[in-house]
Amino acid sequence: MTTEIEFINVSKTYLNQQEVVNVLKGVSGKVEKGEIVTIIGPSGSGKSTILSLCNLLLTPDEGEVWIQGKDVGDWDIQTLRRQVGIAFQGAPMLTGTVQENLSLPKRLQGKTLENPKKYMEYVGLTEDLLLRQAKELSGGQRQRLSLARTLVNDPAILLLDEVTSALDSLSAHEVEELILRINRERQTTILWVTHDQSQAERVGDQTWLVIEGRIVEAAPTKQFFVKPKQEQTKQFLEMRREYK
Ligand SMILES: Nc1ncnc2c1ncn2[C@@H]1O[C@H](COP(=O)(O)OP(=O)(O)OP(=O)(O)O)[C@@H](O)[C@H]1O
Repeated sequence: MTTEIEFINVSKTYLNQQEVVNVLKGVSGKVEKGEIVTIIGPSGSGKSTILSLCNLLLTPDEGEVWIQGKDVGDWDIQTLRRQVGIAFQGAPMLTGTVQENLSLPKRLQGKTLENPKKYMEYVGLTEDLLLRQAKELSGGQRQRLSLARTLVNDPAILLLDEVTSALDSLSAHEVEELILRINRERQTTILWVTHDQSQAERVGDQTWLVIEGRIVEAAPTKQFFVKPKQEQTKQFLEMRREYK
């Protein structure tokens, strides 16, 4: 097995209105090549911050983040961001056509996108949409486009932040299936933040529970949901089930 992502005792603080907030407190964990790690936890616990450290949207204050055996700080940032794609809730798009949005990663490199239809087809969008304004697409179509756009760089790693939470259940299911296909066919390593426990259970190989900036439990997904070891995990899962 090859380790694609490794967090070694990572801490991160933010300054919030003069107050120092410890958002991550000694996070350690490994993600192996081709694995899907689902990250769950309460709102504000630090899940998105963990993702942001993997493509240098943020840097750790303490500890190290390694991507493909190299400290993130030693990567050329453009190369890193091609290797590590990211998609967000709501799939934000630039003003412009679908084609312009899709080819953005190439345009940023001063190149043109050779075969836009290939990417549209891969994510299940019809080619006649290429000339439409991206902002006119439905939520599900926009998320597919956002995934297609990350695929243009052929990333080895995908960071997903609540990518289905703004979608109706059918679109969410379709986007989930698409991501699983990307993982299967391209051996893409995926770090997937979701508040949807059943999704985390369906799609994960490993699951991490983050509470107040710490990984309180990291385990193979099946074991995590069926036989969690930590009391905090049991309580968290129980609370969510009751809430549902
Ligand atoms: N740029 C920032 N400046 C200051 N504080 C921030 C910043 N980004 C995040 N935070 C704070 O850091 C904490 C963790 O945020 P983060 O977005 O990582 O949590 P999360 O678990 O992903 O939350 P959610 O599930 O609500 O998206 C929160 O208290 C948040 O307010």
